[in-house]
Amino acid sequence: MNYELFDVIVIGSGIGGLVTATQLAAKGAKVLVLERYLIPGGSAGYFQHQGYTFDVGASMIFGLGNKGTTNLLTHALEAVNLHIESITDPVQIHYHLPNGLNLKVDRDYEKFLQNLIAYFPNEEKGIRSFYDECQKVFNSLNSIELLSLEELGYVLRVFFQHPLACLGLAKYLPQNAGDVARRYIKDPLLLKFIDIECYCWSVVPANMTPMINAGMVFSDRHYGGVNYPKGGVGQIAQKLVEGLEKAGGQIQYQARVTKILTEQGRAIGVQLANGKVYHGKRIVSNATRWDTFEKLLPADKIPANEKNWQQQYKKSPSFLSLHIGVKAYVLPAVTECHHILLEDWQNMELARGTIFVSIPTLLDPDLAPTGYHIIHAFTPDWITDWQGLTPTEYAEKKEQAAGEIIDRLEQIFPGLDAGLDYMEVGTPLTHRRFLGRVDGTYGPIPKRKLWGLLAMPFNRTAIPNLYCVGDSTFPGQGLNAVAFSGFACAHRIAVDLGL
Ligand SMILES: NC(=O)c1ccc[n+]([C@@H]2O[C@H](COP(=O)([O-])OP(=O)(O)OC[C@H]3O[C@@H](n4cnc5c(N)ncnc54)[C@H](O)[C@@H]3O)[C@@H](O)[C@H]2O)c1
Ligand SMILES: CC(C)=CCC/C(C)=C/C=C/C(C)=C/C=C/C(C)=C/C=C/C=C(C)/C=C/C=C(C)/C=C/C=C(\C)CCC=C(C)C
Repeated sequence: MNYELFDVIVIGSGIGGLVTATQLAAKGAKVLVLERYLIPGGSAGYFQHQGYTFDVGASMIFGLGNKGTTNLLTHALEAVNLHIESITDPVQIHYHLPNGLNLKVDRDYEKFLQNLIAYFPNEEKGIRSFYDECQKVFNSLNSIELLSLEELGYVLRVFFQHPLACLGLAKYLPQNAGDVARRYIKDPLLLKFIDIECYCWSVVPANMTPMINAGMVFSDRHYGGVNYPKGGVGQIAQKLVEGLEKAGGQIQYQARVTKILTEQGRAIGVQLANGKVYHGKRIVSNATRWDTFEKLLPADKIPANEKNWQQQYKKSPSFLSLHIGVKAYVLPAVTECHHILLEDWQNMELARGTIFVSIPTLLDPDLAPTGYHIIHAFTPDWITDWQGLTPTEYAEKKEQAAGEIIDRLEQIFPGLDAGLDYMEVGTPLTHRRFLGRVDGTYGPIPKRKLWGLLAMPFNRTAIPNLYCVGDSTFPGQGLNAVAFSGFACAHRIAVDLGL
C-alpha cells in the first residue's frame, strides 16, 4: 500500500462527529475529520458580525452538568482532558401560550411543579405522576455507563451491574411520552401543554415523542440543568477540536466529501470535491442519512434497511432564524434566557407557528457590545416555501417574514422594532447551504406514530465498515443526544478495530 491509511475517517465535525473522533483518538486510533465549512460545530457552530457572537442553532444546552452519567458533553471534553466554563440557567423556558398560560420552567423541580399546578389544581396528582415517571427513566439512564447498545459485551455488563435500570429502560424504549401522559392526565389544555413541552425540542407532539427522550429532557433540566458555555455554543466544538489535535487526531476544513468509496461492497475511503482521496479502515458519516445514502453513495443502490427507515421517518422542517442585536433597554427588567411564543394551539405544528427565542447575552454579556443584547428568534419553516424565487423576491420574502416575527415578539418585548441594532435572517436555504443538511432539515421525525425509539437505527449500517453518527441515529436530535450517538459509535468502532 503506498497511501496513508487512517484507522477512522469522520465526515463532518458536528458534535456527533467530534465526540466519535475525540473518543477514538483518545484510545490511540489514527483519526482524520473532514469538514466542508471553515469552522467546526455544524448546527452548534457560531458566526461573528459587528461585535456580536451568534450561535447558529439552539442556545439551550443540556449535557454540560457536573454529575451523573448523562452529562455527556462534560464527559466528552474530560476524555481529552478539557473543561468548559459554563453558566447555569435558573429557568429552562418561559412559555407564553394561548389561554393565558404564562409559565416558567424553573430549574428547581418542585417550583416548576407548583407553577404548573397553580394553573391546573385539579390535575395535581396527574402532573406529579407524569413528571415523576419521566424521572424514573432518567434515573435509570443516569445510573449506567452509556455506550453502544450494538455491543453485546457492554449490554451484558450493564445488565448484570444494573438489572433493574436496564429492565426499566427496556420497558420505556417502545413508549411515547403522550401515551404515558394520558394515563394520568385528562384535562385537554394540560395535554396541549405536554404537547408543546415535547414539540419545542422534538418538533412533534407528545404522542410521537419517545418516552426515553422526554425522560431525559424533563428531568435533566432539574438535575444537571441547562448550562450555557462561556464564550458561546461554538466553544464546545472548538474545545473538542483542541482535544482531538492534542490526542494526535487531525481535522481539515473546506474539505467537502463528495463520495464514500467502496470496494466489494465495503467502505474503504472518501473522495473530496477537489478530487483528493483518503483511505480509512472505518468511515463514519456525520451527514444526515439522506445525504449519506443518496448523495455520498449512489442513490440507486440504497440499502433495503435504509429504504425501510425512510418509510418510517421523514425530514423535519428547517428553521427561519432571526439573529438580532438590540439595545439593552428593550428587555424588561426580569427576562429569562429562553422563551416559547404561541398564540393559537391550532398553529403549534404549522410553519412559523411556534416561535423559539434565546437571549444568550443574559448569561454571557461578552457575546454582544456593551449596552446591547442578542435575541435569536427562530421558528420551524419548510424549504419548499423558499425555492423558485428570484433574488429580489427572496430578499423581499425574508424581510416580510422577519417583520412578522418581530411584530409578534413585540408582545413579549415591547419596543423591539425600535431598539434593533443589527439583524441577519437565515432561511431553510441558509441552513442547507451552511450546514450541508438536505432541505436544511433539523433532523428525522416519525412519519406516523412509531414504537418509541425502537425504529431509530444505531451506528452500524448495511455497508460494512461504514457507520453513521449524529441526529439521524439513535436517540435523535439534541447536542446531548448526538453526543450519546458519538460515544456509542466510537465504542462500537473501538471494539471492531480491537483497540
Ligand atoms: N452557519 C454559519 O456559520 C453562518 C455564517 C454566516 C451567516 N450565517 C447565516 O446566514 C445568513 C445569511 O447568509 P447569506 O445571506 O449568505 O445566505 P442567504 O440566507 O441569503 O442565502 C442562502 C442560500 O440561498 C440561496 N439563494 C439566494 N437567493 C435565492 C433565490 N432567489 N432562490 C433560491 N435560492 C436562493 C443562496 O444561493 C444560498 O445558497 C445569516 O442570517 C446567518 O443566519 C450562518
Ligand atoms: C439488557 C436489557 C434488557 C436492556 C437494555 C436496555 C438499555 C440499556 C437501554 C439503554 C438506552 C439508552 C442508553 C438510551 C439513551 C438515551 C439518551 C442518551 C437520550 C438522550 C436524549 C436527549 C435529548 C432528546 C435532548 C434533546 C434536546 C434538544 C433537542 C434540545 C433542543 C433545543 C431547542 C431546539 C431549543 C429550544 C429553544 C427554546 C425553547 C428557545
